[in-house]
Amino acid sequence: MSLSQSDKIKVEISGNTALVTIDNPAANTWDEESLPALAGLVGSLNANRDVYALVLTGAGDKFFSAGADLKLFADGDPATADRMAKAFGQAFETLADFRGVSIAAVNGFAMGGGLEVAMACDIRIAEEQAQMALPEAKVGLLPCAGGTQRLTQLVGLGWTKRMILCGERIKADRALEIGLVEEVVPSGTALERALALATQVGEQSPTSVAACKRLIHSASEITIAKGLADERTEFVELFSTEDQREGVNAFLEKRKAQWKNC
Ligand SMILES: C/C=C/C(=O)SCCNC(=O)CCNC(=O)[C@H](O)C(C)(C)COP(=O)(O)OP(=O)(O)OC[C@H]1O[C@@H](n2cnc3c(N)ncnc32)[C@H](O)[C@@H]1OP(=O)(O)O
Repeated sequence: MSLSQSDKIKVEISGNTALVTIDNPAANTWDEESLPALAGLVGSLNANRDVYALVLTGAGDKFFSAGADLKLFADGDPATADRMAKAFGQAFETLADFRGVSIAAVNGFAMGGGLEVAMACDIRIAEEQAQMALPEAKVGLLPCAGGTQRLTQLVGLGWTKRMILCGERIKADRALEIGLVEEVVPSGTALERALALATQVGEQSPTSVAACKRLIHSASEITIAKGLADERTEFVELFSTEDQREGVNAFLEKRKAQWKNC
């Protein structure tokens, strides 16, 4: 049985990497089928000890994702808004908490909830022709899938306000300059680059990676003193894992580590 509950979210597992594709024509939009499917899929991947990295991309060569399917909001139904807001939260927070490393291969327009899902990933690689925006206010909405929070964390207040309050759409080179993406690559190559980075992730201990991700994510919510204390605690806790012994001994024995993810 496929790990995905919907054809709109496709998954292929190869080695330690899950390639997840948003495939919802024409613009890879989010709806009440694709959002729960993404949440369910990431939940299953979390339970799979062999998957260390998740690469997310959009089907086709024009859209990574154009965000929420605006047809759903045409009749102004608050119940639909409530269900969609919750579905966005559930899906993108599950993705942000993925125990491995998530990499968005932004292969085209990333608009609204399309940019918000990329921001829920750990790393973003954009193709040179990609364009990004949080244009919700232009259509009487607001970014409710992490936009106001995650964009602020990534790029600071100035560009967050330009993008959300002025509806400014930016190109990949500007996104790189402000820290919204970590790398810009030629058209048609984001997926290849993201998969190469995912392979590099496979060389790290997945147990260390999961612990580091918890610490990094909590950094903006707690005092530095608490964060430093948590680092020391997590460091010592690694010594009750098999991967800690394997990692150090593999180095000393000059061989490649065989991770157990435990
Ligand atoms: C919490 C989250 C909230 C949200 O995410 S709200 C939604 C935020 N997103 C947007 O506002 C983006 C809307 N889309 C656009 O502005 C444009 O697209 C682009 C600038 C990205 C690309 O423009 P162009 O190259 O002219 O393509 P095209 O003809 O507009 O799009 C191709 C087909 O895709 C449909 N489409 C695009 N975005 C959406 C969408 N977000 N919801 C529903 N349909 C969408 C179009 O309508 C059209 O369809 P057809 O071929 O039948 O005319």
